[in-house]
Amino acid sequence: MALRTLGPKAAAALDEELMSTGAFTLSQLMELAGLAVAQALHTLSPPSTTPRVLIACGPGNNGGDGLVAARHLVHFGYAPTCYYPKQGKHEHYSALRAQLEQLRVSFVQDFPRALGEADCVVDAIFGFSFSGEVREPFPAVIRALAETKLPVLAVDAPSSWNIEDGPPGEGVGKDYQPTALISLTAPKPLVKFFRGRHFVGGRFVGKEIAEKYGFDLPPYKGADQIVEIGPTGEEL
Ligand SMILES: NC(=O)C1=CN([C@@H]2O[C@H](COP(=O)(O)OP(=O)(O)OC[C@H]3O[C@@H](n4cnc5c(N)ncnc54)[C@H](O)[C@@H]3O)[C@@H](O)[C@H]2O)[C@H](O)CC1
Ligand SMILES: [K+]
Repeated sequence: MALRTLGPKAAAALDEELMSTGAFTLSQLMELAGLAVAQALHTLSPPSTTPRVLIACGPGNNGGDGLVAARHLVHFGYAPTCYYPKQGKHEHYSALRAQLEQLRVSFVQDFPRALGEADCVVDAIFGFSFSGEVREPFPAVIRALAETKLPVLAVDAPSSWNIEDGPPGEGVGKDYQPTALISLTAPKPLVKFFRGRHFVGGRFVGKEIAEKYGFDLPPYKGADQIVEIGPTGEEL
């Protein structure tokens, strides 16, 4: 039986609950999410074969997950580069950026050039709060991700896809199918349109919360932060 999915409204409400009655801070959740992203990339595309990882970060928390992942990836033996053209206002983002700068991670402006010098890519542009058509400066970035032959790991959603309805019928993102997806907390409805390798991560909710929000906890093993699941929700 496939894992039940979490729609965009429920995902935002769950986030809100975790950070109010749940007593979590955003940094704690993002740290666990970013660690799971880094582990998924390590499974998909290890640093021995693909050391140069380009991390495309958007302005919201999906981008924040990308910045956290970049820090863990340094410690896992990768040489990350970040493309982060629209930094969010929250001081949290400047702290994450400063941590990366101290690790000598470079922040680049020219996405096509950076892609040409990378071995693999993390798409941390938009997650469950994306809606409408992709606005500047991201259309060219999404088009480049759709065309690249490099392995691409999308965080929570392939950026530009509608969270409920999947890839847009036309325009930017129409032909975008990343190599892999890591769903955070639970898969979003768009997974039914996704054909690559699928991981679930973000191991921070218990059974009671999962039941309340109507999704399933994936079959995590031991101390792993991620689990790769097949089309029927089973561990691979
Ligand atoms: N509970 C969890 O699983 C956690 C998940 N996390 C990650 O957070 C994102 C959701 O973050 P949020 O800040 O709500 O939004 P996004 O990052 O998806 O995007 C918002 C950002 O993007 C801009 N935007 C929206 N639509 C467009 C558009 N059409 N064109 C251009 N820009 C757009 C918007 O203005 C905002 O600036 C979730 O997916 C996870 O990845 C957390 O880390 C914590 C726990
Ligand atoms: K994404």
